[in-house]
Amino acid sequence: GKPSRSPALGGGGARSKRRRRVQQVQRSSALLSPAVMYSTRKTWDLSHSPCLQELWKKDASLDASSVDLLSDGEDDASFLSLPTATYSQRPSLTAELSESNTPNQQLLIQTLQDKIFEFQAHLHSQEVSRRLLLQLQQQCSGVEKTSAGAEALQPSPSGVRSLLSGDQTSDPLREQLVTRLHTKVEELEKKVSNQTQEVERLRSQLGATDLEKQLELLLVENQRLKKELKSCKSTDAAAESCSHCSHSQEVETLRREMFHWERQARQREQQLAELEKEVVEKSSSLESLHRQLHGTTQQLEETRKRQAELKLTEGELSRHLVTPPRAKCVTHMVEEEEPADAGRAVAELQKKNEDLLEQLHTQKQLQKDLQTQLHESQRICAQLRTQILVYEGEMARAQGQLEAEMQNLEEEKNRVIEEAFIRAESEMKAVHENLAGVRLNLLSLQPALRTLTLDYNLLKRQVQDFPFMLDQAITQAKQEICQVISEVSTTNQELLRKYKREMNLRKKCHNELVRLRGNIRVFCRVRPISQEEQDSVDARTMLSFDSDDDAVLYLSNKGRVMKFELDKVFPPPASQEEVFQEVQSLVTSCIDGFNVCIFAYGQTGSGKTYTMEGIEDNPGINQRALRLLFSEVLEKAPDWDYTITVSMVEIYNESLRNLLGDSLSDRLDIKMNPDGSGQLYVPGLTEFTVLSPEDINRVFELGHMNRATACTNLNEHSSRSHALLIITVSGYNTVTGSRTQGKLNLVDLAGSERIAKSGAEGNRLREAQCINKSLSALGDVINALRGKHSHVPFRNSRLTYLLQDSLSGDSKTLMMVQVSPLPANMSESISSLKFAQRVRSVELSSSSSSARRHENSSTSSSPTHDSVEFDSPPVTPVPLPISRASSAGSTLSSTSRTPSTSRRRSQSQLSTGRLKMTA
Ligand SMILES: Nc1ncnc2c1ncn2[C@@H]1O[C@H](COP(=O)(O)OP(=O)(O)OP(=O)(O)O)[C@@H](O)[C@H]1O
Repeated sequence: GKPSRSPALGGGGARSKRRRRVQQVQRSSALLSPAVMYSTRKTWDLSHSPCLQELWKKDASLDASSVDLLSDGEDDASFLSLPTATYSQRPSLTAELSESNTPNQQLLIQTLQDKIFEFQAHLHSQEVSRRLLLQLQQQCSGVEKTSAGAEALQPSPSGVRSLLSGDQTSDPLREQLVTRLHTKVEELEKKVSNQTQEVERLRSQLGATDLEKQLELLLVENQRLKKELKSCKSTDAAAESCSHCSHSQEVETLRREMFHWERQARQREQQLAELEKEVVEKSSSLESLHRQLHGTTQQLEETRKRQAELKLTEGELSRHLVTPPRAKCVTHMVEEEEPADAGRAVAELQKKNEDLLEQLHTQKQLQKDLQTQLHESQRICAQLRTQILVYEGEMARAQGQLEAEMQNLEEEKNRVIEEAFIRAESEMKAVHENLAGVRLNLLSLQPALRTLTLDYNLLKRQVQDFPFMLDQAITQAKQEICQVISEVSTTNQELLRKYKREMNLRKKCHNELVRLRGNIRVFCRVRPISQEEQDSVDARTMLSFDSDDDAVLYLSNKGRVMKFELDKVFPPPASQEEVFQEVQSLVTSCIDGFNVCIFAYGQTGSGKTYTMEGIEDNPGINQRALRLLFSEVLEKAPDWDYTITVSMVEIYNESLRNLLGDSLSDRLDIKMNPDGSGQLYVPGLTEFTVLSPEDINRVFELGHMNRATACTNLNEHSSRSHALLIITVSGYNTVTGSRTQGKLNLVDLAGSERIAKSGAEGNRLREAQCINKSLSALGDVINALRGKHSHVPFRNSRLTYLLQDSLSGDSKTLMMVQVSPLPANMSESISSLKFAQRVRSVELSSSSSSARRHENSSTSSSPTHDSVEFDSPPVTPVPLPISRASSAGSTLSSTSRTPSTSRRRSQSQLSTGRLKMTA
């Protein structure tokens, strides 16, 4: 309980011993690694750490110099921010306590502070030990890397052991050192566990106010360490990105170890917090004890004062008791002197004496009580002192443990810092290596960069020049395009000119060909003998053919063979298609603006309708011609825009019927066009504009239906009437603007049998007369044309009048003479063939134009019949030409062509009432 017994940290013996030990460890580590990282920074010098128990024993006093023991220069102070202020506060705190507390209490507090200090020192030493261990691990890992990589890199102590076991032969000294270090580590671990247990124990016993401050400091330090850890983690995370880093495993192990130590540190923190709480409680109990002691001491002082007073009072009383004779003497004297008052005075004195005796009794009683209290206080004081001594001992122990714990924590903190530093150094090294690599790359990239820069500048210039170049190129391209366009235009014009010339040439050639062939061509088709005819009548064929010449037909009649030379002879097996093949050139010439007439001539039942109309599944010339026109027109599009119109007319008994009209009873008439053009037209004639092959079918159906409803027997009616399909093809050249118009007249003539043979009467006779009239008129017209007569009797029949345009000029005429092979029809067949032969020798000539003009000048619209003999055979036999060559020659010699312009003018004289209908 003496102030002089205050323990101090200035004990040099323990300090020097610890310093020697730490220096020894440092020397060992320096031995292991000559180029240790400590060359770059100072580390903790634990030689200043005091051993508090020794200090306690040596009763060393705390002086100012001991405060600096934990700080080893500026660097360490800055490196480890554990403030020296904590220690520097100790003297003043002790001084304050020493002023207000009893020496025992001061001693107790001092002991606790010392224990805390020792705990911190212990933490520090633990930190240093861990740092040394870390160094060893690093060295071992370095050795592992160089030893052919036999074992995995393990920075843990076990890894160190395994490494050292493989390196024993090379360095015994190192082995000893490592063994020592292992022992040291184990000792430290044991120490840590002991300290932990001790701290646990102290937690329930001790408390100190300074511990709070220490704890705060430790908390601050811990926070700082956490920050460093975080920064290290972030650095580690950055380093993790480098997957090929050889230290990744080591870093991972270190990280795990760091987490372990962090967890331990947190546990220690909790322990410290609990200890702090207990210290606070103990402090409060101490204070209450202090107050209690103080009160007891004051009571003691008062008791002593009262004892002294009591003693004085007793002395006085004893004196008073000793001096009664004097009082009596006084009383006597008083009585003697003043006998009246003396008795009163004595009474007073006696009363006073009694009071004093009473007071004395009270004081004695009080003295007894106080003595009892004093004894009690002394007893309590002794108890308290004993308790304080016990507490002091416990606190000393706890403080020592706390200090050891704090030292451990300090060491651990330093170790963690050192680890972070080592890691940072290794990372720095890696970064430097990377930097060197990057520099090398930069050096290698510089030429490429220069090249790229040059390229970039070049490209930049090109880009800058590009708009100008583009403008130039566009201008040049425009000029070239304009030039090409002008050239193309010129070429086009030239081509167009050539095209026109070629077209004209083609037409001329075609005309020449037609002229050479003859404008009137005559084909003959022999129908086959039907199955019924073969069964019922004489089915012998009277006709024969020349296999070498398809233009010759032989007819044997009564032992005499007649030879007929025509343009083409189709034997019975000839198909519709074969027939049309020979016809289609005439059909297409219609597109070029020629007027064409195709007649089917022959006796009843010779196959005229079959050839022209055909049957449903095997159409004749009419349908095929229209389909061909469509396909040709489509081929010429879009340069040519064609319109195809169709009209169907029936001539029965010299009357015209509109087969596509609504009313068949209306009779049509052929009139001169009132516009003064001199052209003929048929008012009320229906024209259908056909736009597709389907329209053709509809037109034929309509015409056929109208024709059938107009008669009771269609076969008979068709034999006695002419059926005309008039197809007009109007073309417009969208390029040249030229126009053409051609007309194709497809005529299925009535039967040509002679009236005498038919034996008709009445209406039938009238029908036959009309038929004969028209056929005779046709023969006369053709004859006149052949003979180049100045007068061509077109008006002698409605048929020739209607076909005037298509029979004159450079029009083309095809006469398809149909014959029956049966002997029964021999006479008619001969008649028909003779007619065909005669027609074939006729050549259309320009001379007809004058005649046509002459006829057109006539105002009469009805045909004349002056050249028709009704009772004569329909066809006047004419001398047959010897050969086609002679005929052609005569044609050549006698032909003078009508210019195409005049032909154009003569076209379409047959105009209609402009009733255009679209089917
Ligand atoms: N080349 C042919 N092949 C097969 N059959 C044919 C051929 N020519 C005509 N016929 C057949 O002969 C018959 C009479 O033919 P078609 O009616 O065409 O004669 P036509 O001369 O038109 O008679 P009409 O003057 O009475 O109209 C029909 O049954 C027809 O099918």
